[in-house]
Amino acid sequence: MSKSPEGALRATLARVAPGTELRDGLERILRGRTGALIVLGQDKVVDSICSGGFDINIAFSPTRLRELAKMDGAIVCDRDGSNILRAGVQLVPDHTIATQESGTRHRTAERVAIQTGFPVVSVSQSMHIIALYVQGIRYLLEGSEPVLARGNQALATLERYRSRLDQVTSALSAAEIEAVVTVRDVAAMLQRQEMVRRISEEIAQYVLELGADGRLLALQLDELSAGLGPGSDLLLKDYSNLGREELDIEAALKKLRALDSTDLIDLGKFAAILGISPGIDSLEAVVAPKGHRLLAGIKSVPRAVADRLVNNFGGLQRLMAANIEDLMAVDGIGEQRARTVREGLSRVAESSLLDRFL
Ligand SMILES: Nc1ncnc2c1ncn2[C@@H]1O[C@H](COP(=O)(O)OP(=O)(O)OP(=O)(O)O)[C@@H](O)[C@H]1O
Repeated sequence: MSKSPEGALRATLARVAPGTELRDGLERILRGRTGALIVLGQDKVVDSICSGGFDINIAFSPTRLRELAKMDGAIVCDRDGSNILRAGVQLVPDHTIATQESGTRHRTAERVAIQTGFPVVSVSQSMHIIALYVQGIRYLLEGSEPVLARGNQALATLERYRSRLDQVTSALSAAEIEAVVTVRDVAAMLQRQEMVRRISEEIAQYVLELGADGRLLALQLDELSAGLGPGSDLLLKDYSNLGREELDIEAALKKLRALDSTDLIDLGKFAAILGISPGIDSLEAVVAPKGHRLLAGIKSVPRAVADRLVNNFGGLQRLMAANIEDLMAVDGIGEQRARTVREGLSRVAESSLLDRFL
């Protein structure tokens, strides 16, 4: 099981989303006012902590799950949830595994999930809730309405963030063409890209959780994500030489993902990721891009060719000044491709300047 806990949670959310047979079964148990303890997977570790009960090995169906949940004990399903393997089982997980839960059903669920690595679902009879236990995470399943409400709110935020990102993107492109980019412009774009990425990821999780009820939200998310352009990796690559040492792009992306919500509104944190020391180096310093991001905007230029162009010309300004012959001097660039690059760059230049002045 190589998935991160968050990845495993997302996969489990998809398995129990509205519209799935498993969710139907869980809802029936909830409506029937009984409880349940269900392990979603079986292997030697699961077998070793199962005591009593009986092997049943039948195809999964919501009504069977509901009927079996009326009995005391836990239910074990196979990994993909297509069969119910055992029922009426007493689970005896390692009691030294720390748990925050109080009731025995929930304590058991949390420990079994940690010990086996398989997701465990508990339906609480007294609290009338469905909880997922995935590795160390506890996640309460809600009905679709509150999740949809949060999803729609997040969608409105994404719309605002997206429009701001579009503004800073065209401002940066125009500044790159005119060679007047400041550290502030780059940090602002990095910040806006990260804000859009985070809220999009949040909505994607709601979509997963909503299953069949999330279709509209998914369509709207797709629409608002269309034409987003190159990601933060290319922006970082463009400005990887601002600090004292060449930036390690993977490490910088990790730092970006690790920023907390208060860091997210501090431009200095983004400048620091670029290798700039806020307070020592000026955010107003003029810097030059290598050209990766704008080259990525020219559809027919593959990444490897773009890298070669950047390496040869050493920066966007020299690339913009290159004529067809200069471009053809680069290894692997024939006349056709040289023209595509030349025309592509001219188009990018014209459209960014138009965006700026219209
Ligand atoms: N270790 C276990 N293995 C299998 N089933 C268990 C285990 N612990 C509890 N259960 C099941 O959970 C039921 C409820 O137990 P208990 O009331 O102690 O837990 P609880 O956490 O308070 O549950 P609820 O929130 O549903 O009221 C038991 O009757 C049994 O069916």
